[in-house]
Amino acid sequence: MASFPIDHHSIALDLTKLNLCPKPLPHASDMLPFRLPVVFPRSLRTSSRLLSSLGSNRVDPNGSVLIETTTTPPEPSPDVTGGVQDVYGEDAATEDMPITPWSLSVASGYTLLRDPHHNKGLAFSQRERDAHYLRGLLPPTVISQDLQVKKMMHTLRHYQVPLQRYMAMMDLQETNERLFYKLLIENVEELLPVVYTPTVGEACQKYGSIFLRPQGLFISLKEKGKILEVLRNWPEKNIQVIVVTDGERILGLGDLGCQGMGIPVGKLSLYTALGGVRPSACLPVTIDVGTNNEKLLNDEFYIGLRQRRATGEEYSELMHEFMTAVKQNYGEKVVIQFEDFANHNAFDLLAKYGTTHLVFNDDIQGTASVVLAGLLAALKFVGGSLANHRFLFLGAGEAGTGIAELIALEISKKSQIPLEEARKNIWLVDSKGLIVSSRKESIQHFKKPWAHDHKPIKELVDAVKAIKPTVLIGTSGVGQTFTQEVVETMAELNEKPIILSLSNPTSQSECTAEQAYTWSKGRAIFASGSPFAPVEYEGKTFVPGQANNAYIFPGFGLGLIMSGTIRVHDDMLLAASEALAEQLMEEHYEKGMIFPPFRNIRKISARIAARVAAKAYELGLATRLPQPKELEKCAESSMYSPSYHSYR
Ligand SMILES: NC(=O)C1=CN([C@@H]2O[C@H](COP(=O)(O)OP(=O)(O)OC[C@H]3O[C@@H](n4cnc5c(N)ncnc54)[C@H](OP(=O)(O)O)[C@@H]3O)[C@@H](O)[C@H]2O)C=CC1
Ligand SMILES: CC(=O)C(=O)O
Ligand SMILES: [Mg+2]
Repeated sequence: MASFPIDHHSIALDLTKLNLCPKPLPHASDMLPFRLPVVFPRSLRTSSRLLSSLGSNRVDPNGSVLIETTTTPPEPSPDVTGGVQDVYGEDAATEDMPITPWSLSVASGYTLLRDPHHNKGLAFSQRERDAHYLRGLLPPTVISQDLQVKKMMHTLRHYQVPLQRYMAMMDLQETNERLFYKLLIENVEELLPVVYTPTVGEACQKYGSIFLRPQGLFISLKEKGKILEVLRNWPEKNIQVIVVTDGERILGLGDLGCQGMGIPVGKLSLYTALGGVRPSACLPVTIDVGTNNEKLLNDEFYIGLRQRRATGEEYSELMHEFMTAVKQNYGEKVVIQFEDFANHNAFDLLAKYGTTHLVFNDDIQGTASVVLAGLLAALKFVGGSLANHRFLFLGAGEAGTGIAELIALEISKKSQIPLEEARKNIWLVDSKGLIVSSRKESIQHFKKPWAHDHKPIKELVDAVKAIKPTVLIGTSGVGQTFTQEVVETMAELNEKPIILSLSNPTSQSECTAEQAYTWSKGRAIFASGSPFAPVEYEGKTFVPGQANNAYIFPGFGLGLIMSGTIRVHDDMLLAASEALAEQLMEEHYEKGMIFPPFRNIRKISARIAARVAAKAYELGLATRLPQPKELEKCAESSMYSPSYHSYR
């Protein structure tokens, strides 16, 4: 048996990923002397003729091509240089002669150690080390995945700087994916603030400086006309969820351009850890049309296009090409989650593609669903129904108007009153003051339904005094805007004021948990977008909830996927809210919580997924037929497990 050089292409072929070989072949381990992990040109990826052209129709359990031949290696030809046959004339090539930069490595297991999907580090057993050519590439000890988790947590806890933890987690994600997810799933409350808000915000701000390895797919104006090709460069083919941003409104940190990539990457790691969607089915995308952030434009480490943002037709055409290419490449049932677009694009994109694609805007819809859930749960403290309450928002953008609309829809449905009527108890303040009818002509379309009759008011505190809300919600992206006077006024007006500071990251929170509890003398029902630690006030411990769309989108997306739904419907958002609110137990209420702890999030997500799927079937939007009988069990059993597999 001998190996022979492959014709003219070099191939790093993972057939399992290409779906040519969905399952490991039986008896593959004793087949072969050679595995060829290779860099594989796209032009050849889709062809099963490839194998025969390589002189092989067999693959090993990892999906590498196995070449088996009894052919005698060719005799060295006369053009041997340096004692090695120069098959491709590379050695003989002069500087001006182009050559193919291919590399071919005989199976050594080295590539396996560097493949994040299959790497197990020190957890490779002795048998696996023999079978997969790893002997000598690892120190002798063999440890369990549990011990690896323990060790990694120990390391992470030693880092004082949150960004170091973030970088260590990203490094792990890129070197040992299963260990990354096991760590995240088993330590979700501790690690969520690392891979998600608030640390991901700082990471995006400094993305260029901390950039080591690219994550996700970058689609810039330079790729115009070639987006389908770019999608095909992504190694995974069975994509079920895409989170896409254009980086213009990253959390409450503004325009971070291409560096917003941290957000789709972070959101998708939650899709897997919290919602159980396979990592290989998740695709993070950043659309780079430039940035208007001068600091980034002048930052030598900035990784994006160094130009001001494209707008108008140029922007729309790129987005349209992307949306069309996604559907063409992945079909109609891929969930496209819009994330952190500025509101002047977000509402239009949702409206434009809502009828042709399975799109979901997390900031508008996911946030609405999570907040509605919190409010339904809070009724336990304050009594009555939502229709009895009066709502005031600071911030009338995506989050603010999205939440307002879903609350109105819920009230309208439950109280059987017209939507316009339900909206009347909901008021919003933007950067210019209370939204009132005299401003109607000059405000953006998404604010118009909230322009009620009232005299203009500039300051939030005056709006609180005039409107007398029972619920105050911050979605302004501006920190410390719920001043002591605002919170005290809420506490004067209400026995149990509901105060939600939703803006992220922590620096942008409208007030802290401590401020909310102290200024309201322990009476506030409080939750925030980014996490705050429990607060002791006059001998009592208050546990603030995290009102973040992370409770909703992973389960929501899973529900869409498992039912094969083709369009998102508002009733699915309401179903998700109810499913989340139901999971508040007496023990949570006793601590003042209106959201269940994240440690049970997989169970919570399965319940949300089941309700969303059930609603999709009810609405006739599901395509996976027949409908599974027990949707919640179906959701649970379909969830990705990060435990290692054992290799033949
Ligand atoms: N907890 C969660 O799950 C989520 C939290 N968020 C957070 O919410 C914040 C806002 O996001 P989003 O709605 O998408 O952003 P938008 O830009 O769409 O909206 C921001 C709104 O805040 C208003 N605003 C800005 N500054 C002030 C101010 N000083 N006083 C009063 N109003 C002000 C703006 O006014 P104007 O219209 O006049 O410019 C605008 O109406 C962000 O920090 C984001 O991180 C968002 C989604 C989910
Ligand atoms: C949580 C989130 O989606 C945001 O702050 O934008
Ligand atoms: Mg967001």
